Amino acid sequence: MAENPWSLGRALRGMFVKPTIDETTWDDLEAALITADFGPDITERIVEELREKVDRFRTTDPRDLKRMLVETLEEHFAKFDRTLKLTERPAVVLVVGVNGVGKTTTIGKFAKFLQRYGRSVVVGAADTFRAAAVDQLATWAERGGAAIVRPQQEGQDPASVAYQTIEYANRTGTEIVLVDTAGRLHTKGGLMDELSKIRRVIEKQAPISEVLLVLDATTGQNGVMQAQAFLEHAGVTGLVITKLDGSAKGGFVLAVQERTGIPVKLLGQGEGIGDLTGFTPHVFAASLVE
Ligand SMILES: Nc1nc2c(ncn2[C@@H]2O[C@H](COP(=O)(O)OP(=O)(O)OP(=O)(O)O)[C@@H](O)[C@H]2O)c(=O)[nH]1
Repeated sequence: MAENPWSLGRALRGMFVKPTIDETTWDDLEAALITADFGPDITERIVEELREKVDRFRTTDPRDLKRMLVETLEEHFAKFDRTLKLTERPAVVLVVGVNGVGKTTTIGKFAKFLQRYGRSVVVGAADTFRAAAVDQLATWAERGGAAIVRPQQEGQDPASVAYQTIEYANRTGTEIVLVDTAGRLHTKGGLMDELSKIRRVIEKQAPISEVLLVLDATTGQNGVMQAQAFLEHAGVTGLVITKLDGSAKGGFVLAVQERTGIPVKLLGQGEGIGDLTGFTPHVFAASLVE
């Protein structure tokens, strides 16, 4: 398996080639997990669980520890239900998050991802305040093979764009609706009111299947703080972690799940249209440790 930038491989390599597990093994493991942004609590729990397993199986072989580490990480990653619930027709997905985390890019990639499964997609440009943002979304929608419903004028009520997008889906039989929303932080109250209004207006026509919060892995725990208002008020059902390719912080995926109690459903690992994948715990755990 190719080594990912967020892999622990390099940090752990020295540990697994030693002849036997010793105290420095545990120190090295702890340091590697902390560096990968697992956070102190989860790091402590994982090290503790591994010490118990190593004792229980009476092994001193670092290769056993490596296998146990993969298993333990997988168990932790898999604690949450990461299935995307997209069975409604249309299935409406609201995409939320602060500016610059990769929302627009993610919507394009997600459209492409859904298209590969044979789904038709329309994108609603409900971030109506910057014409440039709408154009950028249109470019990504086109790349992703999705239709787009744009605001008819700059600054149009975002809720009305969401409404028109669902109307479009109903009229054309489009299966999935992805609604882009604004991420401005300076008017948090206003932003949350806007989101509630979008939700209310959408729910008059169709239930909302998923609310996906996009988080940038390179901002780490700080990014979660920034997104707190969305977590508290937006009814988030899943997380999308972007920019994992530019980060050594694979542990953030687990830290953020445990901290928010919300499953990671998609991973963004590059700037290309094909760089979005589902989150598969055994693959992710294995890639982390390889
Ligand atoms: N390396 C990398 N870059 C990414 C990824 N996702 C997004 N980006 C980059 O992050 C930058 C911001 O992405 P956008 O999609 O414009 O972010 P946004 O949240 O829509 O930003 P606003 O429209 O300003 O709210 C762009 O330069 C993207 O190419 C990713 O998974 N990996």
